[in-house]
Amino acid sequence: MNIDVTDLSKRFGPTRALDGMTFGVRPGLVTGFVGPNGAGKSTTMRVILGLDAPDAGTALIGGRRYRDLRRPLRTLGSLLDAAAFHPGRSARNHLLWLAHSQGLGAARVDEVLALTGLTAVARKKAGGYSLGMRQRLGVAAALLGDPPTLLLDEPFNGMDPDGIIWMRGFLRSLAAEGRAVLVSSHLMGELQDTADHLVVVGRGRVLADTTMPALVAEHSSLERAYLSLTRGAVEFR
Ligand SMILES: Nc1ncnc2c1ncn2[C@@H]1O[C@H](COP(=O)(O)OP(=O)(O)OP(=O)(O)O)[C@@H](O)[C@H]1O
Repeated sequence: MNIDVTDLSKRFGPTRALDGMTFGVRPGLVTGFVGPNGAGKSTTMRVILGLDAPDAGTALIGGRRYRDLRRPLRTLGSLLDAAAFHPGRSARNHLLWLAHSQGLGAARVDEVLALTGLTAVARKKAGGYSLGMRQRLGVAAALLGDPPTLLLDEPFNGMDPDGIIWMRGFLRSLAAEGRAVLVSSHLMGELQDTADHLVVVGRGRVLADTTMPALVAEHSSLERAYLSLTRGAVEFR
């Protein structure tokens, strides 16, 4: 299932957060969504999820707005904030609560715990989890409904090198199953060996929409590609 973002604009008072943002996310690929702080990545993801209303433009999942999806959590899984759980609750109880709200049973909870490597710590309070474990829990929650599309905001944040390697392989396996996976990051290197496609953004618009091999062929390194594309789009806000 595709995600299609077309000509999105969004202002917050004097700040133009999105300025004609347009790109697509295709099944079977990991699409990296990269740009400096304040480029509009989170706002775009919030608009896709119907959490922010755009001033203009559309964000469609399989041709429908999020709010018009019949089974939203089984269509688009998302991780926006790795701390979005009650710290006193265990990971398993947090997921059970989410699963019940979607008409899913405990078996699916145990499946996603195993998929994200959390089985051994599933009954511990999530408030004591490291940031890397919280990211895994967020991914587990996104996968509960076995959705064909996934949207993950900064899933590498706070992960140690082992965690980053695990996350890279995991994202690739999700795309290999035919899912459309959109992953944001402000570090191009995190997406190395992970993203097939890259959408580089700055100041609310797309600066490059290309394949990873094409980008690497054009610039001598990923970091150089990022710096050259985002030059002038970095600002302090
Ligand atoms: N609710 C809001 N109210 C006011 N301004 C906002 C709000 N949400 C986002 N912005 C502004 O919109 C711009 C885009 O922010 P956004 O969070 O989408 O960028 P980002 O690319 O996700 O950045 P980061 O990598 O720092 O998370 C920024 O200037 C931000 O300050």
